Amino acid sequence: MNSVVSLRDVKLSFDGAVVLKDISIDIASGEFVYLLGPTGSGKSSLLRLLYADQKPTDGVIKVNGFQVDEIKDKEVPFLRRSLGVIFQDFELLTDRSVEDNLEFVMKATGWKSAAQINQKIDEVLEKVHLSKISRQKMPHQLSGGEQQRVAIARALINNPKVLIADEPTGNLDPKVSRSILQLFKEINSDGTCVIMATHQHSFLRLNPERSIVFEKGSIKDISKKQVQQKLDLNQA
Ligand SMILES: Nc1ncnc2c1ncn2[C@@H]1O[C@H](COP(=O)(O)OP(=O)(O)OP(=O)(O)O)[C@@H](O)[C@H]1O
Repeated sequence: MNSVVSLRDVKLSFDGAVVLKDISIDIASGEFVYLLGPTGSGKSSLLRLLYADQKPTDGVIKVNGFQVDEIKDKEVPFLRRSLGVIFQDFELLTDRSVEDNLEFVMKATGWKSAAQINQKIDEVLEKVHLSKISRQKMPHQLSGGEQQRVAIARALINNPKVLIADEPTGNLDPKVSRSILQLFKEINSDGTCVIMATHQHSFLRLNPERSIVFEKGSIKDISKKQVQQKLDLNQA
């Protein structure tokens, strides 16, 4: 398997409280994977391990060729550049326009040419279906769905192999949530691996994909085929 993410016997505890016990997962390039499970079951913690925001208590974690469990501080920006990370609350810079939010990340990651920056901003806004929006708008002038699209555009800037989304529709109404799911499907069909933690089980019917279900520190890994079979049985 051509894994972009690989975890071997990963453990995570906080002050003796076990959050993840002996988790082993492989995720292939281009896969779409949901992380499901009750609140507090460890989904966000697992995602934080992947982008080196949290060190495991034990185990081996490899992401895009980086050995994340042993990563040095100076390597972390390079790991993060190979990923796109999207959160529930969008995390846009509220005092900067759409354009400045995107440009800020580009300059921080080494983009210099104004013409190339301009072209890339057009490209990512088009990908998230916001090409008609004024680039000068401030985040508060956008709907929640539009803000999340800008955040996704920002995550796409450096052509990540893996998009990590932690409850990306948690603050959006059902209709907008479905349109954001559709956008993730489109991005995934271009070959980008998507790993999404969500409480929205209705997504499985709209977009049946492999699901890793967290419960009491352990996981149940349900293949896309098994997810589809389960849906077919429920429909019968
Ligand atoms: N830095 C930390 N220090 C102490 N405990 C933590 C820390 N981070 C997470 N935890 C604990 O780990 C457990 C798992 O939390 P996590 O946020 O990963 O769950 P989750 O499945 O993402 O929940 P939700 O669906 O509500 O987002 C919780 O009990 C939480 O309190």
